[in-house]
Amino acid sequence: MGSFLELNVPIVLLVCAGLGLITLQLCRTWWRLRQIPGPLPAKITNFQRMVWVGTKRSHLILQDMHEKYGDVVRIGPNMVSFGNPKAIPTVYPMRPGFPKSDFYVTLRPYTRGGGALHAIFNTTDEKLHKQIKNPIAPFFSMTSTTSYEVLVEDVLKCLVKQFDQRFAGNYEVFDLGQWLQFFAFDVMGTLTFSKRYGFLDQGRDVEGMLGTIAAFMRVGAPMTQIPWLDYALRKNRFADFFQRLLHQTASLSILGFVGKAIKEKQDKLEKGEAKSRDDADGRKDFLTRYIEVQKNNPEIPSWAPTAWTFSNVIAGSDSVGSVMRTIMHNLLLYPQTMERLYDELHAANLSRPFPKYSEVSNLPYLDACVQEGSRMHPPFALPFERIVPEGGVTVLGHFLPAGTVVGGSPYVVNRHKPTFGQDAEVWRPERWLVDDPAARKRMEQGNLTFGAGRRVCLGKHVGILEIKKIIPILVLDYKINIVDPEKFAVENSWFFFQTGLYSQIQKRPEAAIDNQA
Ligand code: HEM
Repeated sequence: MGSFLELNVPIVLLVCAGLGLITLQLCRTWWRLRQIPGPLPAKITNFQRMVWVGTKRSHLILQDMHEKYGDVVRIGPNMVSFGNPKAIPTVYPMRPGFPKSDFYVTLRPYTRGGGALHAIFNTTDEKLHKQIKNPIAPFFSMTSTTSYEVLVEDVLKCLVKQFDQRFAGNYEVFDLGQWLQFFAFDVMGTLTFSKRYGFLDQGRDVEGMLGTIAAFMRVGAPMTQIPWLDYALRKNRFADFFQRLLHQTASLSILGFVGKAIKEKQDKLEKGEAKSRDDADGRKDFLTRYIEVQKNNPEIPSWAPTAWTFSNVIAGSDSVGSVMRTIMHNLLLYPQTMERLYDELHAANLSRPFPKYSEVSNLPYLDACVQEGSRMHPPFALPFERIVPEGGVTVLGHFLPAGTVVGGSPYVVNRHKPTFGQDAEVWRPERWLVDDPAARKRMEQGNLTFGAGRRVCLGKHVGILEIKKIIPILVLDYKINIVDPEKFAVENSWFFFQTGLYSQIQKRPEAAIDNQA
């Protein structure tokens, strides 16, 4: 025995030293934010929150954490989550200097030649963000947005035609949620490239693009919690080679689609075809504008039109479809709200067949439904992470040193009861119709669905235009009933997916008369 110990003394010492170092490191990790409450494993490793995201129900886990530990919770060694909207102006200011964390690096598609592609929403470099956002920001202003209305109507026509031909006369059960997603994607295709992807025309996920985006998010979501894993497992030459072999390059197929569309558009512009069409009826799509901006400004990098277009496709399609689905799902579950909306729309004497945006944009109950839909089911549902700048910052009474990552999940923040009411879990558009303007403003500013501050959603007006264009048509023209409501399911993979909104529709008899008028 003695001789065994003697022989292995160096090994035993080495093991003890190793364990000592690991313990010391864990203590140092824990010590840094020791004053912030949270579950113990999360204080020493990010694997805990990665597992939470892997369950696809991390919004509920995070909500439980906030109920247990309070408004500010430590959910990683260096990551703090807040659940009270009062923290929004501090964490998401308008000024620069509170950059996005490496969470967003994982959302960049990998390209063989140029590494990961920066886009407006996923770049963490504030200088680059300014450089690529400023030239195109005017295309997303409220005034520019209304010029896209006619393009949205083209797609609405297609949707109505498909609904009438396929479902309205025969009680067929179909997934309304999926069709709303088809609509949102075809609108974004039309606004961006002047052409529908064909989801509505064909009634299916053409070229598997929707599945591809879902796959990109499903694999990427857990990695957002440990970004170096994303680099190690996915975004390097070696991993890229194997992913190509296994055909697991979701982001690449989206980029491939975008690249093809840009090439086609450039060819058309060179031949003067696209230009004459734009000039003829004022239907200038985003891509034409992007190419023009880049051409007229040599300081803008040549990859910018690809990045801008990628942003539209990724940030502006699923998100809009998701809010449309939430609104329709809840209107169907709570028929008294559907009736109230129908009455408001019916009484508003709207233009037919498609009400003008100017007629519906300020209808109080429609607006309340849009606010409530975006509040209840934010399409992006993990904390929007930011890095605390030099000097540190105090969030809801807790001091966070420089370098700490902090963020709020819109799912949790949007259910803050003191702000939104004790029934914040429930669909109640009426909460937005309060007489007290200060209370309404508090809720609007507390709704984190579109983000906030410097990096707030650029396409918010476009998204709301689309939603307020389609909901009146669905409500006024069709009687819809939900089938097997228990089959409706949600899945949080950063994109907050929903499936199974099975429905039957009938054309309302009065709709046909209205439409002829
Ligand atoms: C209901 C629909 C939408 C929702 C809920 C939504 C939500 C968001 C959120 C939460 C962010 C910020 C994320 C963060 O801080 O990490 C964002 C950013 C962005 N969104 Fe949207 N979005 C919607 C529609 C759109 C549309 C239609 C477009 C394009 C046409 C778009 C383009 C963008 C862009 C470019 C950014 C990056 C802004 C920046 O970093 O400066 N979004 N969106």
